[in-house]
Amino acid sequence: MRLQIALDMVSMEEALGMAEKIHDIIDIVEIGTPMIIKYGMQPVRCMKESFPQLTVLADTKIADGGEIEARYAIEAGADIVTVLAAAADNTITAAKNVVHKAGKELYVDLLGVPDLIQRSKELEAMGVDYIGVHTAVDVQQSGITPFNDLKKLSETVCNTRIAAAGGITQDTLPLAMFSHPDVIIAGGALTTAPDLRAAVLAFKRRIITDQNRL
Ligand SMILES: O=C(CO)[C@H](O)[C@H](O)COP(=O)(O)O
Repeated sequence: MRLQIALDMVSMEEALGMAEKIHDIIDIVEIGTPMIIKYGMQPVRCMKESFPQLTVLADTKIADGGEIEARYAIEAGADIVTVLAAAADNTITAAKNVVHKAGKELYVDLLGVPDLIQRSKELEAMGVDYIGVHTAVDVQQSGITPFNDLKKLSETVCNTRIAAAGGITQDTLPLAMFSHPDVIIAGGALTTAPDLRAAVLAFKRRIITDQNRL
């Protein structure tokens, strides 16, 4: 299982400073949607140039214009590009074609999709690389978590890597482990920690402990 850190509410300088502290212990660094809205593709470009060995995910959450928007992210150096599952099949396929042509990967975010099971089957048939469940930040405040959706997703797809995001902390992590996700995404739980490196190491230790227990 890989750990992805989501850098959402930070400046470009803070993002690079954070990566400097943890680039050797993190699997994937996500340039979050708020950063992309604020700075465009510049943080993706800077992150990849500064840490070429790091897998950089551009959380573009593409909803339309799959070909052009995925191309912008790929040209900036993204290794993984995200598209919304709620987008049209044409959009997802167009993004997938651009990303795969460059030898990179497409992540589809199930955010807001009512029939997760049906849509996941369709996405798997489309040949995307990752499907992720996601409890939106604005919904997390109501106490909702992504773990039930993750269980459903794990029971639905067989040949596509699965991921979970949305307020995951070191304490709630065991609830995800039963579903054996390929990627766990954590944002605020890590980026607001007083000691980022210690928090990432503790998170990783927790993953290993829980994996060994299962
Ligand atoms: O994509 C996102 C918001 O749309 C976040 O990056 C994702 O939810 C992870 O952050 P957090 O752990 O703080 O919820």
